[in-house]
This record gives sequence, C-alpha cells and structure tokens, in this order.
Amino acid sequence: MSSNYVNDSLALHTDLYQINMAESYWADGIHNRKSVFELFFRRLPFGNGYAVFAGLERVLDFLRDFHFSESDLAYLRDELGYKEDFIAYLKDIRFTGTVHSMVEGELVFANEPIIRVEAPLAEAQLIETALLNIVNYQTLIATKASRIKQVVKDEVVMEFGSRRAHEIDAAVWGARATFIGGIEATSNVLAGKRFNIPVAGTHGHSMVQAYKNEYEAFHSYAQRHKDCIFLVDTYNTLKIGIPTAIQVAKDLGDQINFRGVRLDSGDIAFLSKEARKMLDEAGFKDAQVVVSNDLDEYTILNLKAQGAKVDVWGIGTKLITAYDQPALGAVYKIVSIENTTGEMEDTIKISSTTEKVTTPGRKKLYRIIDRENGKAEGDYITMYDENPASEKRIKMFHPVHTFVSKFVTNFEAKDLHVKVVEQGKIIYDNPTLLQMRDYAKESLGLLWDEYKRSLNPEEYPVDLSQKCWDNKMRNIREVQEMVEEFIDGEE
Ligand SMILES: Nc1ncnc2c1ncn2[C@@H]1O[C@H](COP(=O)(O)OP(=O)(O)OP(=O)(O)O)[C@@H](O)[C@H]1O
Ligand SMILES: O=P(O)(O)OC[C@H]1O[C@H](OP(=O)(O)OP(=O)(O)O)[C@H](O)[C@@H]1O
Ligand SMILES: O=C(O)c1cccnc1
Repeated sequence: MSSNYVNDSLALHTDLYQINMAESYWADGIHNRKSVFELFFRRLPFGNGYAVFAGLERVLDFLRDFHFSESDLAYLRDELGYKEDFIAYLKDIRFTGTVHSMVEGELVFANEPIIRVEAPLAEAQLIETALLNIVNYQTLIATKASRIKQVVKDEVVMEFGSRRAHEIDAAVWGARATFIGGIEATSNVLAGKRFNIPVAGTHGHSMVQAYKNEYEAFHSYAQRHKDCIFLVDTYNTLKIGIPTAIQVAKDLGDQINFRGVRLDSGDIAFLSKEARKMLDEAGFKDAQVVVSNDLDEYTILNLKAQGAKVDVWGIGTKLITAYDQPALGAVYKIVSIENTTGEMEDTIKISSTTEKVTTPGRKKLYRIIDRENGKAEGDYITMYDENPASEKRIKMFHPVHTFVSKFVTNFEAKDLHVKVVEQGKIIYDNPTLLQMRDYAKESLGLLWDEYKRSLNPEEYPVDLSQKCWDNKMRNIREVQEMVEEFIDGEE
C-alpha cells in the first residue's frame, strides 16, 4: 500500500480549494448561510444538437454517504495541517441540503440548470468537484452513445470499450451511460452485474491463434456457447474465415445456435456485403454480420453510404473515451446566497466573455411542448416563483439576440426538475436503466429532426423568461455600478 490511510470514503474526492474555502466560511461563521448552486454546461459536446443527462444515481450515492471518515480527518490534520477546531467541524458534517435535478435520460441543452443544490454554503461547496466529475463524464458518454445510435438507427450496438476506457470506474460507469444513451448491450460483465444491463460478446483472435486452426477453435467454442458468433478475420476473411464458420455451423446443425460472424479488420463495406452473400447462399439468412474496428458515428455513416450490410456494430475506444471530445465542460455556480439579515440575495459572475456571465437567482426549468404537434418549442428558464403552466401565452426570446422571439400558445410546460433530496434525505427512487433508456428515446421524439442530425444541427432554443432576463440585467447593472464606484474611489 502506498499510503497509511485506509480508503474508506469519497469525501476527499474534492479539490483542495473546496476545503480551504469551507474553512474560511466556517472561520467567519458564514458556513451555514443558505446558498443556491446550479450545475450546467455552456456548450454541447461533439457539435451535437442535444446532450443526454446521466449520473444522478451516483450523485445521490455520493450525497447519501457524504461524511469525512476518521482516516480522512487524520490525513487532513496530520498531513495537510488543518487545525483541530476545523477538523472537529468536518467530523460531523453531512449533506443536509435540498436538491432538484433532471432525471437520467433527459435531454439537456447548454446553459440550463441540470441540478440545483440548495444547502448550507460549506456543504454546497464541498460537493462541487464530485458532482461535476460524475455528471461531466456520464453525460458525455451517454451523449456520445445517443449520437452514435442516431446514425445507426435500427441495428444493434454493443459497447466494447473496457480495455480502452480511462480505468476501471470509467469502463463500468461508462457502460452504464452508453446504455442510457441507447446502446443495447455491453461486453463488460461487471457493468452487467452491477446495473442489470444486457451483456454480450463474441470471441477474440487469441482463441483462433491458441487452436492454430479456425475449424477447431469455432467448433470448440460452439460446444460450450450455444449462441455463437465466430470471429472470421484472423487469417483470411473470405477464403478461410467465413467458409469455416459456415462449415462448423453446418456440421453442428441444431446442436448450436449459429448467430453469425464478426469482422474486425479490412474493408468493412466490402467484406460485410460479401459475408452477407456467403451466409445467405449457405442458407443462414438469419445469421448476423457483426463488425468492429475503431468505429464511430462518422465511419458508420460512411459505411452505410457504401451499402455495408451490418446487423450489429461493436464499438469500443471511440465511444467509451469520447474520443473526439474528451471532456464536457459542465460547471457549478453559485446563484444566490443568504445575506446578514437572513434574506436571499442573487449573485452573478461577470466576464468579458459573454457566455461566461452567469444567470443569477434560484430558477426553474420547463420544456415548452406544442400541444398540437407534440414537439418541443424550446426550454424556458424562469425565476422560482413563476409558473408558465398557468399562462395562456408566453413570449420566448433569444437570451442574447433578444429580437429573435416568438409567442407560444396552447403549450404544455413540463417542469424538468424533480426534487431528489430533501434536507439531506434522498427521496428519489432511481428508475431501472431500461426505463431511463426508454425515457431518453421518448424525449428524442419531442425534438424536430433538425436538432438531432449529427452534422451542423439547428440550435435548440433555451430562453429566459422576461422576469429572469430582467433580473440578470439588473444584477449586471449593479455590478457595473459597483465597479465604477470602486474605480472612482481609486482616482
Ligand atoms: N469501407 C470502409 N470505409 C471507410 N472506413 C473503413 C472501411 N472499412 C474499414 N474502415 C475503417 O478504417 C479503419 C481501418 O483501420 P486499419 O487500417 O488500421 O484497420 P485494419 O488494418 O483493417 O485492421 P487492424 O485493426 O488489424 O489494423 C477502421 O477505423 C475501420 O473502421
Ligand atoms: O476497435 P474498438 O472500437 O476499440 O473495439 C474494440 C476492439 O477491441 C478488440 O480488439 P483489440 O483492440 O484488442 O485488438 P485489435 O485492434 O488488434 O483488433 C476488438 O477486436 C475490437 O477491434
Ligand atoms: O465480444 C467481443 O467481440 C469483444 C469484446 C471486447 C472487445 N472487443 C470485442
């Protein structure tokens, strides 16, 4: 073991600065001030038109268990030098806040609150890193999976990425996220055991190489694995691999369930068409052609354009590592805090980069759905005390280019936030993963195709209510006045 401390809690899975900030709040006696933080990202990943939220279950596990263990406290005191009085405060700290969140599988867009945390300031601060870590990764991978599934459409996708994932947790929780995003099965057996996801697979080249002979390898595999898919590209796909697979299937007949062949190298378009022809001619019309080898949505789209005959896509590296965009940039920002007289005051972060200016205040999030066509008109962020469902007509306008606007009538305003934690108590029962995946699929049905295409999708509207926008402008003006006063004072 490289450390003398037992690894028995996740509370220290945080950045040092969170603990330092918490210490200052505590020393100044403001650690229990009510605060509101929101978690959101500013830009959709992969140039996609939407993201699929995942990660809530692990966030709730983290909050349920949030405490500093004896070994955490000993490490903070003995190695990092935190003083005994602050350690005594940390010893009893638990998460006592209230959390609203989108549900897993929900479609989410830029600049809208995915999770809202209302908690004593120090508690809300100490959980930031873990929440972002969990949501950023899982949402990224669920989105990549959904994007791939949009291109694949009707065929099956199997997730094969464990060997390339960024370590064990990423493989296991990543497999879960791909399932929420629409993938049918994973090769990771631990993910199957932990999350009840279907597990599936074929066999590797090592098996053929071990027997040094495809006939023997396939024959032996088929004896023990009734549903068998033979990997046919170890020596020569068309001349040896596929004919041998067919021979074994014929020789063993009803004793086995010959499910098909897997191609893992070469020209997938050409080989899949040839494989299809050979299987059909041999009478195995139901046998599937499974393909793998560095696939992603771009290659798949291209292979489809070439007329590839594929039934199952096995996708590893580029899915589980989100190869073309390795991070989602979700952030966690304070939007409101209790003042010295016990009232809540909104707070804003100004930036010269307009997209980094936060939207102050405790807010709600609605999906506005046209009752006539069942499609989403956009998402609508309001102040907490607003309820668009009670209005006959709302004006939706672009939060920056405000002249771009429309009036919406005859709509349903779906509240996208669910209360999942109430004063520290987890009150949300996680649905099954299948339910989450179905929910994501159903939610995609609300979107016009223009938002779902993989290349240059239209921008889905995420608008602020007039009240929310006015509040933001007022906060910006107040900060500007404060800055001007400061500068005047200096001169
Ligand atoms: N018809 C095709 N059109 C476009 N891309 C293809 C086609 N067939 C295969 N590919 C992709 O091209 C890449 C081929 O990579 P590469 O040449 O390294 O594979 P290979 O040599 O066939 O197999 P190996 O994995 O053994 O190196 C893979 O990403 C594969 O998915
Ligand atoms: O290509 P991916 O999308 O990551 O899918 C997983 C890959 O893992 C296996 O091969 P492995 O990488 O072990 O060896 P190979 O590259 O020589 O086939 C399998 O044969 C796939 O090609
Ligand atoms: O089952 C398979 O075919 C498989 C599993 C992991 C990686 N590559 C392939």
